[in-house]
Amino acid sequence: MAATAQELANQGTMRAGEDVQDNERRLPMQRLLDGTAEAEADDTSSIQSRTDNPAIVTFKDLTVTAKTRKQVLLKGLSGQIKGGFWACMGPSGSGKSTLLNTLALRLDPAVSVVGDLRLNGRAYDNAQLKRMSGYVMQDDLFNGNLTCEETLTYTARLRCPQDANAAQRKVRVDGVLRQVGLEHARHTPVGTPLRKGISGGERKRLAVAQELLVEPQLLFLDEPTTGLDSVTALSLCHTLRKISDTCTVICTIHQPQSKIFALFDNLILLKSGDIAYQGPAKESLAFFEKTGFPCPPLTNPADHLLDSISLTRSDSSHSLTDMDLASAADLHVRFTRPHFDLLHGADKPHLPLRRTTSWWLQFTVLLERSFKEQSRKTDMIVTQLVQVLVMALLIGFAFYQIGTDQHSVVLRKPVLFFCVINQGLFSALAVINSFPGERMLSLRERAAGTYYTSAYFMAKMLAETALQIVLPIIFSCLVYWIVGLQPVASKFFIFMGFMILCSLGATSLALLVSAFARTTDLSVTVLPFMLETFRLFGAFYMPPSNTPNYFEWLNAISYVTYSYIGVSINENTDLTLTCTESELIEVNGVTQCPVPNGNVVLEKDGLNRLSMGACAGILIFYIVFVRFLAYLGVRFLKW
Ligand SMILES: Nc1ncnc2c1ncn2[C@@H]1O[C@H](COP(=O)(O)OP(=O)(O)OP(=O)(O)O)[C@@H](O)[C@H]1O
Repeated sequence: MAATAQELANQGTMRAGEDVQDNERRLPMQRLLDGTAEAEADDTSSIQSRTDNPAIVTFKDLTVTAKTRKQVLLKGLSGQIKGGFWACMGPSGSGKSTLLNTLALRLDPAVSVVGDLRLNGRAYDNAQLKRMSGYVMQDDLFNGNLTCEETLTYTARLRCPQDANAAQRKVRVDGVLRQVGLEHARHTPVGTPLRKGISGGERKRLAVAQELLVEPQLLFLDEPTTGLDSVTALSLCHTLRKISDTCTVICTIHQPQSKIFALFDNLILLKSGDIAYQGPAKESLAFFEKTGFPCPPLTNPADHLLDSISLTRSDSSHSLTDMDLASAADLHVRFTRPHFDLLHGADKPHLPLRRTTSWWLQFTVLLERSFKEQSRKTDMIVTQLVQVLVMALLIGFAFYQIGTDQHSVVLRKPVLFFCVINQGLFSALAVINSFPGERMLSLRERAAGTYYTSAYFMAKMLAETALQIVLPIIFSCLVYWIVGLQPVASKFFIFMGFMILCSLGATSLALLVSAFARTTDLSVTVLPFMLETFRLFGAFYMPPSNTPNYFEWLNAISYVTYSYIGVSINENTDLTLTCTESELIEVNGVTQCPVPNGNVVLEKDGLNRLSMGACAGILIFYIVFVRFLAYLGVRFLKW
């Protein structure tokens, strides 16, 4: 690039070679080439910091390489960020996000990082950084059913020190709402794709507010103005500038308008993974002018900087004298590889570590939050209720009062099986559709150190289980009596118990699939396949007595098997069947109905190989085990 040190150095060397007598002029080039320039170059004292005692991030010889393609994404960058409002600018693909993520230790496992990173002169790790910094991602994710104030209050309860009381947290939430200019929207829901909530700019402000709750000393923002109109973007940047009075703010930004550019204290300009300029934003234009790229009148400075770094010296209409070139090379060293002290800030006392909240507190707050969210998903709850009512009535009246005659033997099996496979089906589909979005949010919150995965998972399980239990109860109350299964209270409650276990079994499976599948599309494809397989090997189409040996394992892993066998044993035990006189047959000299009782049905289909208690026990184990596997997926898979 025209504006990279190497190119200028090359140009300088050629000219210097033409006149070897001119040592004065040649010196900066030579120093640049032989590597001594950096050590002698000016320091970073010109960096604009309005922050008292700012957090200092230093990076030296930072090289980031994509492991697979061996592509170098950042080419040995060095620099120091301390106080004020910093912008990391550059064309698309220049490495802005890579630099930001590297400094924030949020790197993709597909890249390798070499170099020295220091926070206040000391090497730092994720836990230390998390406790004193905030990170606002480009695409903001929230619980759409909560209001702005609720969102912040829950975050404050999860992230602020545990000993802060409710009144102190409220003061903090109010303060932050004021700071980001969101007071007017405090009671407005964030919004979901189906339900309009706060605007795009307000969402960004809310994302910033969430990070400000913990009073960070460093705030990273990835493209905060993307997707915002110019007025909203400017207003957000004014807010960020104010925040930078007390906290070092560094954001990546693509092509800011001039009013936004004027707000930046310092600038890191990247081109193809290399630093083209770093230093005070105000000095950048003078720097480019001195290197042969004066900003034309009425041009947005940011546009000019981006244009300049994509040009070569020969593209410039501005001719430089040899002296100009020499001083330009010197300037380049100063503004692309400034000298800095890696240990700068090490004399500061250790940064206070934010105290994390206890597991139990996190669990209770997350449980309350999940219940609140669930209760606001009224359309989803009403839809599921209607589905359950309609299905219960359809099944009930299709098999209305089946009685105990011989014909009921043929009807009893399908009605029991249909009740089983119906349980949890709608809830499982709801899980598959909602879980991936929630999971992304949870990944973000966990990356910010908000809570333990186990606290989140347990709270979510418990909140959702409530609905997964209520629906089978309603279903059982209707179906059992309309169909006319055995009118015995204990049998009714056992039937209901199996419906609940079956519903939990189906939703556990849905959770497992969503925890391991990379996308919702994949989950939506895999789950029906598994449900259908478990239905086929659910002891109805192929009773255990007829199942070939090589398929027995499928029977054994199907939750439908245990649910169906459980309700079949419950219903057929102590069931006396009747028949008409014409149906009577003689067996071993005794006149009886062809199928005299339910036990005969159980024996014939091999359904009496397990006891009812064993079926219930296996189902409980199945639910716990599958959910534990899903937890492992959520805990360890980062997609
Ligand atoms: N994990 C990765 N593996 C391979 N290449 C990567 C990886 N991450 C980033 N890159 C590449 O590194 C380059 C810089 O990416 P980066 O996202 O940092 O750019 P950017 O300046 O933030 O761009 P934009 O403004 O478009 O977001 C791009 O060419 C990108 O394709």
